[in-house]
Amino acid sequence: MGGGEGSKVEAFLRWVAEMGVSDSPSPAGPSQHSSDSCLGQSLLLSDFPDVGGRGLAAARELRRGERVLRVPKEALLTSESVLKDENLAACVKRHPHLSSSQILTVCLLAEVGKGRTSHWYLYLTQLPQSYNTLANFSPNEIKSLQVVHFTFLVEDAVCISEKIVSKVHSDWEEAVILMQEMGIKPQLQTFRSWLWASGTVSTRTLHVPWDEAGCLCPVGDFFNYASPEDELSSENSVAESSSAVHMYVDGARNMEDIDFSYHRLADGGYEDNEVAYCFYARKRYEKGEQVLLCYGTYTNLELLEHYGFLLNENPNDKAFIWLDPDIYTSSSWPKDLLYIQQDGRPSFALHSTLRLWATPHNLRRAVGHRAYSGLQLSVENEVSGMKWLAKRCQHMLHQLPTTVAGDCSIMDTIDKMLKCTSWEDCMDLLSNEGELKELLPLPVNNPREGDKGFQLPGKLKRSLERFRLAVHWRLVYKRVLVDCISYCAQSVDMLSS
Ligand SMILES: C[S@@+](CC[C@H](N)C(=O)[O-])C[C@H]1O[C@@H](n2cnc3c(N)ncnc32)[C@H](O)[C@@H]1O
Repeated sequence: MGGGEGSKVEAFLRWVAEMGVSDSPSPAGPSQHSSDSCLGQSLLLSDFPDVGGRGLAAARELRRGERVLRVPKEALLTSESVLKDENLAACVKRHPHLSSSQILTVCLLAEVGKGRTSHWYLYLTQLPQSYNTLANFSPNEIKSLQVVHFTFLVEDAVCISEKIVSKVHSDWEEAVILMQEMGIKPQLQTFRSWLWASGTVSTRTLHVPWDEAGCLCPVGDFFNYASPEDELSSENSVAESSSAVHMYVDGARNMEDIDFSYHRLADGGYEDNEVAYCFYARKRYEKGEQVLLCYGTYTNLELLEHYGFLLNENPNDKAFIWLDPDIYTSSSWPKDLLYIQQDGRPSFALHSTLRLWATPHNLRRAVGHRAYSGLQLSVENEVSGMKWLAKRCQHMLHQLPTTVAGDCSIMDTIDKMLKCTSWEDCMDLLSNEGELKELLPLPVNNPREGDKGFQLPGKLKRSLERFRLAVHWRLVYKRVLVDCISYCAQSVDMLSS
């Protein structure tokens, strides 16, 4: 962090401390605090290059369920707080068709437009300059997800991403008139500004009970993400996702509450009696360890959509494959439950569907109750379902334009390019990667070395980061199919022995 950045962070932490934001474990909170920072008693701002970058570390050993941060309502940036300005509120009232997220996005841009006079100026200086959510992906970056048209009934990654890009554009078009009426500066009314502001709302909002769009929570939005513990996520839970972070805590806290709330994935939420957003340690943390927050249950594609990152090991990931129409119709399971889990095993519903599909039509009704209960119907039936599944995964892997090894090599090249110290080195690396060479937005003229040495042009760097995410996503997808083939082969071996 440069000197300027460092002093901005310090000014921000002083400002939030003045507003009563506190990481004090005791309810007395701010009174025990130095006025220089709201952190230091439970948490410290830190850098975690492999898990989210800037984040919060435990300042001491933290017990599971302990309160680690309290952010008073006054510090939250919400539509309600911005629209205390009656003129702005009157403008918004004239546009009742806009969604709460569109309104919060407009409110954020209105605050940015106020510059230093905004109540949240110091908070706004802490926000990232750009995001890697799917809405920011170019057509070529989307194409690199590769998984396309695998089913007529469940949408594929490329199609979902294209819809997200077109939705963010139409959201902006719908909100432009409101921004003009509110007198928001012209440069903040552009699609580019909208992408930034809606990215901020998507990646940083926390759930509040009075507004579906959620709130922007200074310091609380420094927590990086951990998926719910394995034992908390059932293999077939129908995950609800939203752009706001899901958390389920309300009411008073005491030691008896702690285990109960833990089992509800509770690590933070708005508390009426505290008039504040409160955060709790979801497990025991060693001093220095990163304190993580569970934003909700998301597949990797959903994490990319809402937060612009994905996990190598995501217990909630789902790989959808192309299923023949007669497979879909052989059971009444909803289509979105027919997937392969991240460990390579078919989901409960897919397994049950394959058992029914491998049963002759005239016998399906008789065995339906057993299949729907997850029971094996016969050895032959099981073997034919597993053989079909392995063959389909194999077929899908062959259809995809690159292999697991090829994707690993592209990710490696991108990592090296991001660290290049000269343009020539960068071009050398690129010469071996056909796909990247073809799809990257390369500058027309060779970039020159600046005062601080060679730096990749910003546009190219951001595009490389998004390509890396796309390649990583498809790599994880392929690994799931590979694991599924092994799982099927092992099952067939066991059944046949
Ligand atoms: C609420 S912010 C967390 C703080 C953020 N790192 C910062 O510097 O402000 C959420 C963003 O952090 C990053 N992030 C959070 N958890 C992550 C994780 N487990 N792995 C990678 N990136 C993560 C993503 O960019 C995400 O959009």
